Amino acid sequence: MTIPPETTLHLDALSVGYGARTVIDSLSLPPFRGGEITALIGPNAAGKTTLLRALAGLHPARGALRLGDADLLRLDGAAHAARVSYMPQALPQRVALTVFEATLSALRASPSARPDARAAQALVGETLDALGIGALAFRSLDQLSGGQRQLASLAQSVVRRPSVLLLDEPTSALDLNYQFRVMHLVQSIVRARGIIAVVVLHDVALACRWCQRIVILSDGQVVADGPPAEAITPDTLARVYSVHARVEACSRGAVQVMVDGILADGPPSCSGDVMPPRSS
Ligand SMILES: Nc1ncnc2c1ncn2[C@@H]1O[C@H](COP(=O)(O)OP(=O)(O)OP(=O)(O)O)[C@@H](O)[C@H]1O
Repeated sequence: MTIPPETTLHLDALSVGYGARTVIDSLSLPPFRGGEITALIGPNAAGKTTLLRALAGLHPARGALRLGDADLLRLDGAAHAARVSYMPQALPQRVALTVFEATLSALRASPSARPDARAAQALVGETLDALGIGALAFRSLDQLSGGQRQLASLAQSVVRRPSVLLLDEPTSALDLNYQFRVMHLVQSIVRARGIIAVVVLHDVALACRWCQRIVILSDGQVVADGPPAEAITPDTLARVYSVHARVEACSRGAVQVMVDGILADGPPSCSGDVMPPRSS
């Protein structure tokens, strides 16, 4: 079964929760579009992972979720997974599989991509090389560092050639070089294949550098949604993170954020007192 990339992911009045507790309450957003990377940012416990897992079909949701003509909330798990790939925040288990074997089995598990054995092996090799981890191909997952396992996990997500790539903090364990490699690879895939990417990030600078759209979630609600220069403002950062921050353009025009202090007492407000950073 080959599924062509769909160009829009629609989310309308989507609600997600745990038991009686609603975390995402009737969330509607303009569609996510193919060829675009959207950063999903916001404070801890805002509901980012909960939303991503619902988009991935891993957590029940109410409302409407459509990928092109497909009603994702009605698809079975295999049909959903054929279209949408999710890289979890948690690192892969320390199992005794090599990086190559783990990536190959992720590819084989995908109902949408069933190349023959030779093509599958070539695809896995290309994916590992693109991520700069070709040299780790025959190392066992249980012998890798945290950052190396994060890259192996990303390889398992992208090798499946989904229409929608959902990445939960894909750079959290990576050094500056690999952060760049990962975001550059995601950008290349998104542009070349016209797929949709939604990436949870805590690093606002990384989000501004690589993402065309930033959605800020706080307490399950959308606080801002737009291009970096519109979504990231001192006022929004104060409201969402309770920080006093400057937002400036770098010499190349990219949005830069500098946090100068935290707002002393809540509720967060940009007009509140500023607590300067402690000098050490
Ligand atoms: N399995 C669970 N059962 C019950 N409540 C949960 C569960 N997982 C998450 N929650 C709650 O849902 C809310 C949102 O959590 P979620 O993990 O989606 O936040 P997040 O924005 O991804 O946070 P972080 O940035 O810290 O990873 C939190 O209040 C959390 O305690």
